[in-house]
Amino acid sequence: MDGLKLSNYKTIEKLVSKREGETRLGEKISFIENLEDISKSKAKFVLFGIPEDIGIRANHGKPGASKAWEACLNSFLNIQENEFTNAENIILLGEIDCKTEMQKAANIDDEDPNYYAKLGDLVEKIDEKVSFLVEKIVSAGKIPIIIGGGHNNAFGNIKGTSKAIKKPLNILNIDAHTDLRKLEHRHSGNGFSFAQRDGFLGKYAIFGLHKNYTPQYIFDEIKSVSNIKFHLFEDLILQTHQGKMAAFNSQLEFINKQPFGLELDCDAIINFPSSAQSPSGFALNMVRNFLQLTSEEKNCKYLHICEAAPSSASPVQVGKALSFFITDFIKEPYK
Ligand SMILES: N=CN[C@@H](CCC(=O)O)C(=O)O
Repeated sequence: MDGLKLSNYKTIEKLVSKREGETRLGEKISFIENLEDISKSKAKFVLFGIPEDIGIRANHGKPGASKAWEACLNSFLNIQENEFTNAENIILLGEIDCKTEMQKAANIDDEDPNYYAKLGDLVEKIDEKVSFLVEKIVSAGKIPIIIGGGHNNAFGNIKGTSKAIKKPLNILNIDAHTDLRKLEHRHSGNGFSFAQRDGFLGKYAIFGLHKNYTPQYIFDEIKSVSNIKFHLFEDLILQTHQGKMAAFNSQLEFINKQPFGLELDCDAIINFPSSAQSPSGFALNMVRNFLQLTSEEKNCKYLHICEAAPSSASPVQVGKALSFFITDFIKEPYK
């Protein structure tokens, strides 16, 4: 496939720190030589990255998410391979090639009156690559684990999965924002609006929405339709751990009778280095619980983790956090 850089052991070997007597996940993870071989693999999960932050810039946001995939890989490939991690159940596919779009984005003058629209055109190019790849993976009966990148990539994920299952896809989005902004140029704040417009989005559950960052026109919309259910973060603050889990469960139950995708925007996590970093949000371990709970769902078709921006903080911490999220989602039952 054009626009996809496949990984193999040679491309990642230098990232793996070997140690005698131990096996690192990077030493056992699976690869494929050709996209068409996906269905031949016994692995259930297919991991790939989208190293771009054009959609975030097109949404007036803080860049840096293009570095999340690299941070993730550096950490993920070095976790221990043991009875819990089960590396052979994961194909490390590679990354969407965003180099051309990233270079073109860097060459647009930010004084250009069409600066944001031009970034939006580049986002559309990435949308095409993402939706094509996700459709291929889901059609092969595998579960993509997608590391962004901006939340603009939700559109490609939803479109690709919806085309694979031939019906609108339900979504559970752990996020401080709805990303239901206006249908203007494409950006990280309107992926769900475009998915809805094009008939790819079924029921939409938003968990952890921040009152302060949701425009009134979006509240008016989400309160007036029956396919959207939201839980405000402010209503969860005083809840116990069990209360928050019960609230999350009620969101799951809203969407889990049909195939659904799980979206995690890292700006929902307190103080997490992300494009819209916030001093208020879910504890990281709480989010790990949400992922563990969702991993048991038979109808879950993909996981997308986005908007982590390691540039302004320790990439190691971000890489470790993303790795915890992935392993929580693919965990083997305790033996
Ligand atoms: N995906 C993020 N969407 C947010 C971004 C907010 C921000 O960058 O400050 C939104 O559009 O509201």
